[in-house]
Amino acid sequence: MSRAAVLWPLPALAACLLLPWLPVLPPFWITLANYIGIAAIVAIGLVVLTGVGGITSFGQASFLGFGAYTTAILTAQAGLSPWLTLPAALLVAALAALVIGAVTLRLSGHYLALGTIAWGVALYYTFANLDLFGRNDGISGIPPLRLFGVALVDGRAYCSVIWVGVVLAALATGNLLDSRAGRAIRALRGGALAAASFGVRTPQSRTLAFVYAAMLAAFAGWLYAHMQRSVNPTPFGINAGIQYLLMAVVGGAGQIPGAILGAGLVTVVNDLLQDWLPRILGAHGNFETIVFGAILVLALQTAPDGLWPLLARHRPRRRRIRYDAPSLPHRQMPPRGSPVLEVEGLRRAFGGLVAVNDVSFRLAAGEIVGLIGPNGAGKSTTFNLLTGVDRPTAGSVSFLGHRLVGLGAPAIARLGIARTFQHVKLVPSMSVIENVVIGAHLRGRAGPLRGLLRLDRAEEAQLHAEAARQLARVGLAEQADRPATSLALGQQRVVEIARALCLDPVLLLLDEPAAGLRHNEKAELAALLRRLRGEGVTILLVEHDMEFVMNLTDRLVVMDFGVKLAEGAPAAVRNDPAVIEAYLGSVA
Ligand SMILES: Nc1ncnc2c1ncn2[C@@H]1O[C@H](COP(=O)(O)OP(=O)(O)OP(=O)(O)O)[C@@H](O)[C@H]1O
Repeated sequence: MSRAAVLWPLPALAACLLLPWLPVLPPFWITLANYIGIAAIVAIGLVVLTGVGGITSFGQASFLGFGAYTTAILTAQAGLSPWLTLPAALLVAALAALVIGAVTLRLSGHYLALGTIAWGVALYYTFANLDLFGRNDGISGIPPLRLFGVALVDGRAYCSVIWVGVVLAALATGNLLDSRAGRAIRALRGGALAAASFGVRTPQSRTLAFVYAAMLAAFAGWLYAHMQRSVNPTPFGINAGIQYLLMAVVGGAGQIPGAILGAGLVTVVNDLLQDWLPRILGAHGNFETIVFGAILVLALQTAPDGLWPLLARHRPRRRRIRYDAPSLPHRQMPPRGSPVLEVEGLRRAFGGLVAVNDVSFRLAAGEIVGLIGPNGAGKSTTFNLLTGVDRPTAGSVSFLGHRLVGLGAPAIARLGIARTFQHVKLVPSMSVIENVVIGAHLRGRAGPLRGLLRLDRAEEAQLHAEAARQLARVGLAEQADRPATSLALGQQRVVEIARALCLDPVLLLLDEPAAGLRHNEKAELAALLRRLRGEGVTILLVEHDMEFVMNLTDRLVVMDFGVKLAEGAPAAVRNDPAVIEAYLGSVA
């Protein structure tokens, strides 16, 4: 990353400490800035959860409530110091998020969004109806924060504290998203299946995003409680939850500056509307909610990625690759010719349709085998069964002595099976190299905390250097920083091969790798696959380009209507009458 990207917190912190004291800023602006700062922290959490992780939450205000009520109870009622209650507030929110997440994160799409509304409403009524939370009156008498013995009752001093909080939240979130755990969260949107095939435990990544966003909201709630010095349920209801989501979406849900921009815009507009609408309409009511609904629809239509990407469209994000980073350790390859994969009686029925019907074959270390057959023969389904994306109805698969049936995709990836997909699965919002690094997920160890504190730099340098090496190996080094989906489809398939190589695989499953490649690109791909074979990698490839398959493979397994039709050397299979009739007739 550039020096500017690393050093931005220093001037930002200085500005937070100094700007609120400028006498030209009227107290009203300072109060507004305080509300914007608190909202910005919640919206930054939504960057991780919604913008990056793709999990829409209308209930974020509830976690603000957990933070605010925890400190209210512990300070106003139990007499603890406010600073001691911050870890307690974060812990309570994290535990609540774990419990709520365990129930709702199993859902997806609209069901998940509806689920967040459900618990958002339920928690509002919990705060409003339990004596513990002071019912509708809430809890008052919350002490102010104290710093160096001085009570922060002045709005300007509190403004500095809140905005230092915003900078810290932005810094931590930026670090998290730039880490191994953050990459796993980023891969959830559009690439969850692929990420799981490279060892990412996607349920855990979703939970991490949910808990992290909840903890940031609780931090904002803690700040809010000590600013207001009293809490009641109103700011933690579903209306507030919708506004936080609006802030993230309007600003640019996937970007941290966008969250701050959105928090500023929505807070200011909300304030103006609350002031002006009753005057214009001559009546009181929550009219601003109606206007916000209209703004959200308009914003989604005109700038679906939010306003920030429009402002910062031309800023390329390049990472300096440290090629001197030590190489990652390599896996021991099995001796050439030894058994690698044994598939016995594999079957997969989808209702009445048997997509794979009693298929058996074996692969030996260091051979390239083609799995061919007409459209709908069951080739991709076989790949899905081998990689744990799908479970067979019957049959067994053994890989280097490990039984694969019943193992999930991450566990199978860990054993050394990497794959590419028939329908390319790259994360559209990530660069080519970031997509490729996902392939090396299992070769790193850093957890979210190391990422948050930026103690993972040496490992990240290693992972990126490995990705860069694999990109160079497949001839795409020059494209490393381009958005993945800006490449031609054929090249995207080759990026998938680089990603698969990052796993350091024993067995490589390639689903139509040559589709969309030009003649010379196919020749380069064939040369690469031969080199990999020379290094002991075993390759099973599905491919419709018969010339490519015949010239490259050592053996062929032919499928038709789910059954194995033939198996053997390419020349023999080519002359098999059953195969000619089923599939090769036109080229034989
Ligand atoms: N999830 C599913 N539900 C129902 N049917 C499915 C499912 N997945 C695959 N099938 C069916 O199973 C059969 C085999 O499909 P599969 O995609 O494995 O074939 P294929 O050999 O890879 O074909 P192609 O070369 O066209 O990709 C097809 O008839 C397909 O419609």
